[in-house]
Parts: sequence; C-alpha cells; structure tokens
Amino acid sequence: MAVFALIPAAGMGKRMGASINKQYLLLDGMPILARTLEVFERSPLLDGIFVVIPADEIPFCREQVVERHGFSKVRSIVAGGAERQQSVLNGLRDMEGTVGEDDVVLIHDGVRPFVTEEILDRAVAVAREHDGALVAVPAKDTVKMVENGIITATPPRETLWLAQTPQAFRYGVIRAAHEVADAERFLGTDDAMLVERLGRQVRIVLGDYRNVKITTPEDMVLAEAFIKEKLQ
Ligand SMILES: Nc1ccn([C@@H]2O[C@H](COP(=O)(O)OP(=O)(O)OP(=O)(O)O)[C@@H](O)[C@H]2O)c(=O)n1
Ligand SMILES: C[C@](O)(CO)[C@H](O)COP(=O)(O)O
Repeated sequence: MAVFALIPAAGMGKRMGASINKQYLLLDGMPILARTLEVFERSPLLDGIFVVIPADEIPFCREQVVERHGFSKVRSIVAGGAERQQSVLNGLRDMEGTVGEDDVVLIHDGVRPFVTEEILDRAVAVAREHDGALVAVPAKDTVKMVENGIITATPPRETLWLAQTPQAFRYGVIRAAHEVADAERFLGTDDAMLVERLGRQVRIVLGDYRNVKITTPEDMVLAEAFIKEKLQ
C-alpha cells in the first residue's frame, strides 16, 4: 500500500487580497506552498506528490517552487478548476495509472504549511484501516446555527470538530466519491463530506490548532508567529 499526497493549490486567494497569489507569499523567505511541500517531501511514508495549480502558473510553480527547492517526490503538476473540489478531482484523475486502488492518498491544502510529519503518520495509519481519516481539532468556541439573524440551534460543543487537512483515503474510495459528486453536481466544502454522503465511515484523527489554513490577512500574522516559534 503506497502513500501519495495530492496538494490542491489552484485557488485565487481572493480573501487574502494580496498582489500575488497567497501560496507564493513568503514565510521567513520561503513560499507558503514550498513550506507545505517540504513536510511531505521529508516524510519517509510518502512515495509521491501530485500538485494542482492554476493553469497559467504551472511553469512558475515548477521552476520557482518544485525545482528551486529540489522537491524530488513531485510527480506531476496539473491545472485546477474553478472550485477546490474540481481541482481535487483533476488531481485524482491525473493520478490514474500511477496510484493503485488501495494506495492511500492524503489530500492537503497547499496553504496549510504547519502540518507535521506526526499528523501525516496518524492520518495514514487510520486510513489504512478505515474508509477514511479526517484530521480535525475540537471546537473551542460555542457554535450557533443561525437563520435570518436568529439562532436556531446550539449544537453540543463536545460533538463539534473543526475539519483541517490532510484528509486521507484509499484511492479507489476517494476517486469514486469525487466522481459521484461531480456527476450529481454536488458541491461540498471538504473531501470527507463526499465520502460520508455515500454512507462510508470517516474517522477523526487529532490535528493541531497550529495547522491553520492561511486564508485572510490575520492568518499571515499568526503564520509569522508560528514560523518564529518553529525556528527558535
Ligand atoms: N479552485 C480552487 C480553490 C482552492 N484551491 C486550493 O484549496 C486550498 C484551500 O482553499 P482556500 O484557502 O479557500 O483558497 P482560495 O480558494 O485561494 O481562497 P479564496 O476563497 O479566498 O479565493 C488552497 O490550497 C487553494 O489553493 C484549489 O486548489 N482550487
Ligand atoms: C478542506 C478544508 O480545508 C477543511 O477545512 C476547507 O473546507 C477548505 O475551505 P475552502 O473555503 O473550500 O477552500
């Protein structure tokens, strides 16, 4: 059972509002995407990495991220789609012929550079035994469901977990789940959701509160602090 990573990095970073795409913003001199790929490159568990990038950024990404940082495990860089889900599906289709049905695929946002090798190890171990593994952290705040400005429910906090990535599955399972969602025009907000809706069980794996998705400018402030802490 080989292990591969699929890194969707084809977003436009609209909420970041930076002059360059956020995956290339520097954290202590290194692009966010390179910091993410570095963790997968280093992990002895990983056999190969597939990256998804906006079509017009593929040459830049190959030269400035993959070749410049010597990421030898990167097998392929393909173009993404309009939504994250379409980018992941493009990546899964690109894996066909290289990745076996029972191989494990770790799907991880290109803009979550604080993932650790320990998290990858935990996710792979669970994905080998179950339909899927979702890295997540327990909610720290009380969460309200709201309609038209009025609270409709307060779910018990101990049942709420915040989904991060990686989300890990056997290739056959996640490819089928994405193909079904695509055929049914169902758009989810993460990959596990597509597997859950087929009635399959995805297990929670403990993530880390530092494993943030860099989405808005405040996340860059946090990221700078986490990098400083890491380099101390
Ligand atoms: N069409 C898309 C949209 C997102 N992503 C990737 O999915 C991850 C999570 O997406 P998010 O952080 O929300 O990024 P953006 O879509 O770039 O952000 P925004 O919605 O602010 O434009 C990122 O690594 C992003 O590059 C992708 O591959 N293809
Ligand atoms: C997959 C994800 O990172 C889990 O938190 C998240 O759902 C992606 O968010 P996006 O706004 O769809 O990019």
